[in-house]
Amino acid sequence: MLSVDRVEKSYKKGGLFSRQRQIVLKNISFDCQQGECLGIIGESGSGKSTLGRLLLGIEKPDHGHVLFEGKRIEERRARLGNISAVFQDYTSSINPYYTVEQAMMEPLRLKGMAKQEIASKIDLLLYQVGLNPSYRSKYPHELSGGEAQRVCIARAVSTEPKCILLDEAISSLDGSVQIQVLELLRNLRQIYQMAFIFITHDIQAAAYICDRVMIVKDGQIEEMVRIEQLKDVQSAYSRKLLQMIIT
Ligand SMILES: Nc1ncnc2c1ncn2[C@@H]1O[C@H](COP(=O)(O)OP(=O)(O)OP(=O)(O)O)[C@@H](O)[C@H]1O
Repeated sequence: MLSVDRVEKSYKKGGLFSRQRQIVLKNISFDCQQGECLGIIGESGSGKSTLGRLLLGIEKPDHGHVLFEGKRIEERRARLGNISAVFQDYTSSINPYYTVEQAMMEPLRLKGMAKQEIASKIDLLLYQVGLNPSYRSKYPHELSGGEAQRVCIARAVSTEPKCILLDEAISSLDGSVQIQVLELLRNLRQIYQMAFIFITHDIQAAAYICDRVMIVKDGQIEEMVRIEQLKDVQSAYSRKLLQMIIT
């Protein structure tokens, strides 16, 4: 479904006239299958979010390409309705002047859904993310972090894309809320059979939800491992990263 082939990315480094570049991603190749949950884990600065932006087609790689069902992800027709995203910063993900209902309507309207259909879909989505219908009229500032992130997840799921990219989507939430949201994501995946790309520095969260994890170090794939074999990772870096949950 999603195929990444020899992707490289660098950014300009230094002052305005500097010609130096910082290489952020090097020779990244992998596939994500339909319905799979693939974790991307690594330390801060290893290039996870940069890779996420390339997978969403927000930025272009310098070399290599990202294909969604054979089409380049930079093309609108490859992305439209196929891939959506949930980010860490839920507060800036929702327009502060929109009610929950208005925020959730947006993608459904763009998809061309009829007004009445939209209303019942919003009720269903709110129910699926554990919010009652009274939330329709609330503004983002009236929501807790967990509730706001549930709204973002409901919106991402609403058009039933084939893949959702979650970039540190639970990192800003309190511990118990993190578990609730992970549980929610697991349930939604079962309902909609969609693929998740789960970017995190939290290996425990990845182990909870992912089928496979890709361990990234300094912009390169260090190791790709199925979740059942997480304890058998080979490299010293991966072992260090995993130590915290193996104990
Ligand atoms: N738009 C940009 N312009 C210049 N440098 C960038 C840009 N985006 C990222 N970088 C650099 O690329 C490197 C990787 O950043 P990235 O955000 O992808 O890492 P990360 O693994 O997601 O880190 P974190 O877990 O802290 O979010 C960093 O050194 C960062 O400073």
